Amino acid sequence: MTLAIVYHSNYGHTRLVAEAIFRGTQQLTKDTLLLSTCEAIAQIEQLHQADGIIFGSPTYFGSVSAEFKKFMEFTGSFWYRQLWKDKIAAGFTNSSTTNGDKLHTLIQLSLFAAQHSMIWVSTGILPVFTEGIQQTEPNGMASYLGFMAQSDNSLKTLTPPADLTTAFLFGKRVAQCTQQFVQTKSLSIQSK
Ligand SMILES: Cc1cc2nc3c(=O)[nH]c(=O)nc-3n(C[C@H](O)[C@H](O)[C@H](O)COP(=O)(O)O)c2cc1C
Repeated sequence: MTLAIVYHSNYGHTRLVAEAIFRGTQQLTKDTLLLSTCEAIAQIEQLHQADGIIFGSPTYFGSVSAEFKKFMEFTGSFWYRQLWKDKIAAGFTNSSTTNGDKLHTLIQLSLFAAQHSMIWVSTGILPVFTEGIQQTEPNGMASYLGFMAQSDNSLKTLTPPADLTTAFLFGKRVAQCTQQFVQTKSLSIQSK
């Protein structure tokens, strides 16, 4: 099973989140590529070979960053051939405020995956509902479509530890779902 994480990060915050997701996927596979959008464009063949792709962008003005959009539009060169059909997809975003319209970015990423006929994996981590500690527990922002992280630019740690834990769990979940999907596919090919 091979996975790829494609992210954009101008100032390094989203990269930290991508790295934690990368570590989570490594619980299931050593075959994960961590690629910036520029690297992904240069190595697009590797993405064609991957079983699953996790997309990540900071939220800028309530949407993906311009660089991430550039990557999205680059894929228009092969979209009509549907080369990514039935690959697993998932997405995450990071921004400096708690809400910051991050959901819109996740909707954009899931629509992008849908236009490529990919199979979208949700966050799959139930938040805790106890008052006062929700944000320090996994999936503290209670985001279900994809993973949301908050990077407070004034903090030295850049990203709260709880978000890095969630990122790790999210990466692991996407890897587990991809593995199950790949195994089922190969079993159904064998039984034909
Ligand atoms: C042009 C621009 C627009 C931004 N818009 C938003 C926004 O809509 N919501 C938000 O919460 N943060 C916003 N931010 C803050 C970034 O999301 C935040 O600094 C993030 O950590 C940057 O990620 P990066 O270091 O990976 O580039 C914006 C930052 C920039 C530079």
